[in-house]
Amino acid sequence: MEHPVPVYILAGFLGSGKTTLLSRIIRSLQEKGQKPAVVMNELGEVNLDGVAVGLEVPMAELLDGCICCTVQGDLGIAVQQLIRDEAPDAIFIEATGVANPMEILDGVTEASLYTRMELKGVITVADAAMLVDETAKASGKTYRLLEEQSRCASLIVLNKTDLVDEPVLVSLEETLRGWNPHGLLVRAVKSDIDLSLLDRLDGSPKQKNAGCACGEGHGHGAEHGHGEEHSCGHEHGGEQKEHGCGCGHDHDHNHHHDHDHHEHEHSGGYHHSHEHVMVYTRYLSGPVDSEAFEALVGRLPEEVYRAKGVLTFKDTSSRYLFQYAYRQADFMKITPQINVPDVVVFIGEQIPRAFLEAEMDRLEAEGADS
Ligand SMILES: Nc1nc2c(ncn2[C@@H]2O[C@H](COP(=O)(O)OP(=O)(O)OP(=O)(O)O)[C@@H](O)[C@H]2O)c(=O)[nH]1
Repeated sequence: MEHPVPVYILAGFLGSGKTTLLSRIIRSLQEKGQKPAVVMNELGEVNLDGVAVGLEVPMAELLDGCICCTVQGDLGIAVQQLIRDEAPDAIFIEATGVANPMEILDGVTEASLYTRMELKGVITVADAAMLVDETAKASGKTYRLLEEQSRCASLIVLNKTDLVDEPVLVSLEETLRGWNPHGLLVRAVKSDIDLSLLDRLDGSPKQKNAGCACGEGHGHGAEHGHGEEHSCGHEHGGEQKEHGCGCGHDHDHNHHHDHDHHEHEHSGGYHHSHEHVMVYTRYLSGPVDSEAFEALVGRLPEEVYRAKGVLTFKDTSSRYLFQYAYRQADFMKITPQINVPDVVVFIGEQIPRAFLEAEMDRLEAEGADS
């Protein structure tokens, strides 16, 4: 009988290193003669991670919505189509950095009802530097989301360890272990992990059903009381809903989501820690000055915790992939294989749109003057 296609979910906060990890995985599988496929999800209107991966790979894009809510229904269809059209050896779903993996499990497991595929697990990439700050605060939406993303991981990659000292890393590992005692935990720089770890993700019964390593062993048909918080920390609110993974979690899809092209506002729902995430997508009409752009990046307010884009700098006439994550900017010269416009996407909580608009207007005006 035909083997089911293994499916992996890549989770982790914005800018933690998911795409970096995905590129490594794809390269490694392709070197072995295998055919991986990818489902990319971006909050903005353009798929810049697809550019960052820069490899020939069958890819489905779910743009301008968060995979765990607005475009969740599309996820199952995207996976199904990839399997039908491309017959891949494995599928990797890269979620937006604000997605809750438990919600994505819904979409994936639903698809497994009508397609031969098997969810192998959730790989969560954690940004060590960011985790230091968030664990010091130990409260707030972002902190809770990081905790949830870690709890449900079958494999946690503690990434960007180059930015944090050893004693702090040890304490971060303790925190992660406290959140998730059963998942595998590895340290990494630039998401460089031993990729054979992926083969171990379906070994344990705890990871078998839902890819959730919270240790409760979510058997199919497991019963949890209403509104309770069981020991893995998942809240079970409202009416129980049996979803594909069989863990009995209520994923609370009754609340209303209101996404438009720039603002992503979510009302209600414990799981949705990204109520106030907003995205500002700015297309550029031409090349801009690199120094002026770098100065703009230096002025970005704290609320902007992630930005990325493709830009043409008039002083070099080259195109660059721009990345900004947790106050670190990075520029990589690129020659895109696919047609991408010059664009910058800013992501953050309650980001000042008018400020960004004015800054970008000025940048473009300067570009036009000279
Ligand atoms: N210093 C440092 N930077 C890293 C490391 N890993 C990744 N980065 C940089 O962090 C930035 C974000 O990396 P990505 O792999 O795009 O992160 P992501 O999680 O896919 O980001 P989103 O798609 O926005 O969610 C890039 O500039 C990377 O080069 C690391 O271990 N150390």
